[in-house]
Amino acid sequence: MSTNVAEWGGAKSAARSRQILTLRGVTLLFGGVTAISDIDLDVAEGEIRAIIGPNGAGKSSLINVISGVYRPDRGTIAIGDTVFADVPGSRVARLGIARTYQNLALFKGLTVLENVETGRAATVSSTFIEQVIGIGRARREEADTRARSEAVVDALHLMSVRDRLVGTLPYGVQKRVELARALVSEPRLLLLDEPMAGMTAGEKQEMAGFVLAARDRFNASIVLIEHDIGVVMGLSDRIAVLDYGRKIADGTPDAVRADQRVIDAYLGVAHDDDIIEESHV
Ligand SMILES: Nc1ncnc2c1ncn2[C@@H]1O[C@H](COP(=O)(O)OP(=O)(O)OP(=O)(O)O)[C@@H](O)[C@H]1O
Repeated sequence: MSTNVAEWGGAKSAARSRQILTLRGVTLLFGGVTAISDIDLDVAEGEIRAIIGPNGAGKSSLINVISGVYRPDRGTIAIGDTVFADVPGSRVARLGIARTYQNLALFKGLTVLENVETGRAATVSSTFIEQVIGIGRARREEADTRARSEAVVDALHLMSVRDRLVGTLPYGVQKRVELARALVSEPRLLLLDEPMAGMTAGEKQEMAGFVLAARDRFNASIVLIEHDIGVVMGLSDRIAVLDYGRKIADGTPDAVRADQRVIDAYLGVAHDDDIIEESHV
């Protein structure tokens, strides 16, 4: 279900039109578990926007709601000017959204280039028969897919492994292939779920450079989940902090770093609820 963001009205509508993503009051429940609760989140065009928080804080749930994997129980999600109660998963690519996954989701038996090419599947408009026969529109699209995939493979420094089977490559390189596959669809919004998980410090720095390139060379606005706070602080324009499904802080890296609620969440200071529970024991 979608409506137009203009229906929200008000003097700030011009500013809103520069928003690539706008969440209002988004809540997601799993039975008795509140995974995310009443979340507002704005992502401006060209922004690198991090979402951080301790384990189980709701970060992946949020990305899954934005990418249409989960239907929120309450709230709205606007992609550009179009407001959804739930983002239609089947239209996500056409809406200009691409994502990577916390656990690698690549075709291990295909080459790097072939994996990247699969990222353009949603943009192909030729019919199956045209593709089988290899005529006209299908042939043009195939050439276009190849050219764009090679350009992304080159930009992400994957040329030397472009014909290698993905399953034979080091983990850090596979994560980069996943980024390339997301980028080749030319998304306006790129969702990265822990793109640096399991990497060495050097690989993380390298990946941070490629995330910047995704924004600066490929014009993608970026929502990034990452556990390495040092990397996040250096890479992000703004950071939203989740804790127990709620947003407890949102601002520039410097503002978030100095926020007492964030410090408490990361140092594991007992929550009020915990204290009440303990006093019952
Ligand atoms: N499919 C599911 N079914 C039931 N509960 C779920 C499901 N997915 C997540 N949850 C619960 O929702 C809450 C938020 O989980 P989520 O995975 O979004 O957190 P996270 O911040 O991404 O954690 P992590 O950093 O460990 O990946 C947790 O309590 C989790 O147990």
